Amino acid sequence: MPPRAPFGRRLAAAIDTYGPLCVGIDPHEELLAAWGLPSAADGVREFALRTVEALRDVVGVVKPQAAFFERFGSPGVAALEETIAACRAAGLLCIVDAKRGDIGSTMGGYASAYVGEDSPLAGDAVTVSPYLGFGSLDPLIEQARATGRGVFVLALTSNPEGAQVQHAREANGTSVAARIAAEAGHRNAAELEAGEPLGSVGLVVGATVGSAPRDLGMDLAAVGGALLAPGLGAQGAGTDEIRRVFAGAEHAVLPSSSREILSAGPTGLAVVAQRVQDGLRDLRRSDGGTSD
Ligand SMILES: O=C(O)c1cc(=O)[nH]c(=O)n1[C@@H]1O[C@H](COP(=O)(O)O)[C@@H](O)[C@H]1O
Repeated sequence: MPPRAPFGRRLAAAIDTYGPLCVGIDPHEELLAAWGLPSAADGVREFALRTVEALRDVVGVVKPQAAFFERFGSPGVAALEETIAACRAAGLLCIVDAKRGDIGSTMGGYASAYVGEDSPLAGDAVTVSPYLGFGSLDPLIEQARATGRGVFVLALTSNPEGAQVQHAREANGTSVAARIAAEAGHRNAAELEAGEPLGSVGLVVGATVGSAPRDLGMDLAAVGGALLAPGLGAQGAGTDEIRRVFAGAEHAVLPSSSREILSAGPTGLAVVAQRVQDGLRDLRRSDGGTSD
């Protein structure tokens, strides 16, 4: 038995309780200044812990972006570890946005770091990059499943440069993005057959990608894992864009927003997050969803 319930089950329960919004914890330089915090490990630590505290009971999921912690070296990494622990204590699911990806044997090392049972850097899920081949991720995916954790695999990223790689097609005409979606779907099949609401292997599909999933032949509804959708807010996407990109798969979408919410400051961010959350509950209702 894994030490905790499977990630997909825990995520589905969090979405049912709070709604689908994930808030990114991205302590940008400008945001630290606007919050009156120093550009130092202590500043990002304070920023992240205040954000976690403010979001308790407003959202079910947060996503600290590792880069903004790592830039301060080991004290910054310690601040990330403290943030992960604070999420656990607050009952928030924590997706560590580290976007790791390497050859399979090295992925075993990343697995120990980000989904290892007792690792201080392990949240509830981690973002990974499949551009060394999807199979290279398997050591991490297997360990994540064994510890009740999840993985979000980049498929169609929110930035315009992503298309150069992700829209490319294999000799048989299959797009890279569709192949990644299909590979994730295979890895979720057993959990879904066992009755889990969502598999442990999610995808990252930007809320800004428009008709690309359809144009590229991706079957998002068949992935069976959650669809993390950054790009909401600061990158220009709103609920309408999400509705269009994820038509037919709305039940699995986890829209994510960082700067739009964090720029409201430590005392205002909960109100903004609640407003965004409320708009997204409507999205689920329009899909016949049950989250009330
Ligand atoms: O994996 C991610 O979270 C991610 C994937 C992607 O395609 N685009 C994307 O913006 N992100 C992350 O989502 C966050 C977006 O932040 P805002 O644009 O401030 O909402 C950043 O931490 C990005 O690194």
